[in-house]
Amino acid sequence: MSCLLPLKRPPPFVLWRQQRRWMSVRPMKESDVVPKREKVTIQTLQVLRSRKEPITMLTAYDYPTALACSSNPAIDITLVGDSLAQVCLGLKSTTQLTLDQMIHHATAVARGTTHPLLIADMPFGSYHASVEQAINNAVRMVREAQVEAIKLEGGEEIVELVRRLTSLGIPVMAHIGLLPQRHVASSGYKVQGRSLDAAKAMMRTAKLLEQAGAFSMVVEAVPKELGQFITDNLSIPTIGIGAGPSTSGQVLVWDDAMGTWNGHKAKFVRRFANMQAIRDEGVQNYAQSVKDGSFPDPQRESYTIDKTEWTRFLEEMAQTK
Ligand SMILES: Nc1nc(=O)c2c([nH]1)NC[C@@H]1CN(c3ccc(C(=O)N[C@@H](CCC(=O)O)C(=O)O)cc3)CN21
Ligand SMILES: CC(C)C(=O)C(=O)O
Ligand SMILES: [Mg+2]
Repeated sequence: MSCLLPLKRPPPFVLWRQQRRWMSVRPMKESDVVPKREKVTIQTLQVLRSRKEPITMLTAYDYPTALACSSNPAIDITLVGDSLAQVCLGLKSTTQLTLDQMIHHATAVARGTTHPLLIADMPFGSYHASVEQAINNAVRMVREAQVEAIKLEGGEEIVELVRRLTSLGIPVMAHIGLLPQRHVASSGYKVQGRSLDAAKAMMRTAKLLEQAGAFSMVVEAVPKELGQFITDNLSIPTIGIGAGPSTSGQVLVWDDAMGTWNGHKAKFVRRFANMQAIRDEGVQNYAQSVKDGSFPDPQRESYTIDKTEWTRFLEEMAQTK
């Protein structure tokens, strides 16, 4: 059994080791996760919408990105998007992401999330087989990963599910327009709602999802005119991604916005930072310093031992040889 409180005072060497270990595995400080603002609620989003103050949503996939979203009071929502399949796990499609993988990541994001409303995508296949199974899986997301709401891609076919989840107190964000989980069925990632019929069908779907109780709706890759029309004809906030400037809010994938994603760059992406350049520079500086022997510095970045202790150590070692 490991002993947290040794009965006898340990020899100095042991104490030193314990202190080092303690410092290197120090649990996160409370100050790492101090809320920058009052918790964002569904009601807060309604207020922002009615004031026409744009809602900001960013994705996060782990503890550090969650802390980054929470570090800025102007971020309203943190989304654990199933885009994590591609940008974080290197998979080809979001359809490969499992519920267990999503819960694993969302749990880490929850640990670093303070004021933003925390939402996660239900992965492909986790809400398809039946309403019962979808409810069980949504409950797992809330209970195990501590997400506050879930997001579901789909139209009329998920209306009943949205109604059930909402009635049980699990808030649902709908997702219409381009549905990445159906990229094979739609023959690729394509802009949606570009014809009279498609636009009419999308507006109808949006209304049905709102009536079923969705508290908000992502609208992805639609003409800006349709993004505005849907926004103006719903009473819940819309969050656009490639849906023009008139939705109630905007969302981007973390790696697209921060410039760390090397894959396809959709038209709607803007890079707000070049983290890749900074990252590559850091890797280069580190590797070069190790290679040229300038890291670590023997004074500033190394430990010392008392001279007499070291002399005795060498003497004793020589004897045991
Ligand atoms: N890095 C990343 N960013 C995302 O926004 C994102 C993911 N990954 N993975 C999951 C889904 C997939 N998404 C995508 C993927 C591709 C396009 C895309 O290529 N769109 C074309 C439209 C072409 C057309 O219809 O004419 C584009 O050029 O913008 C859009 C959204 C959005 N999500
Ligand atoms: C881009 C957002 C809306 C998303 O669904 C994701 O990141 O998976
Ligand atoms: Mg998604």
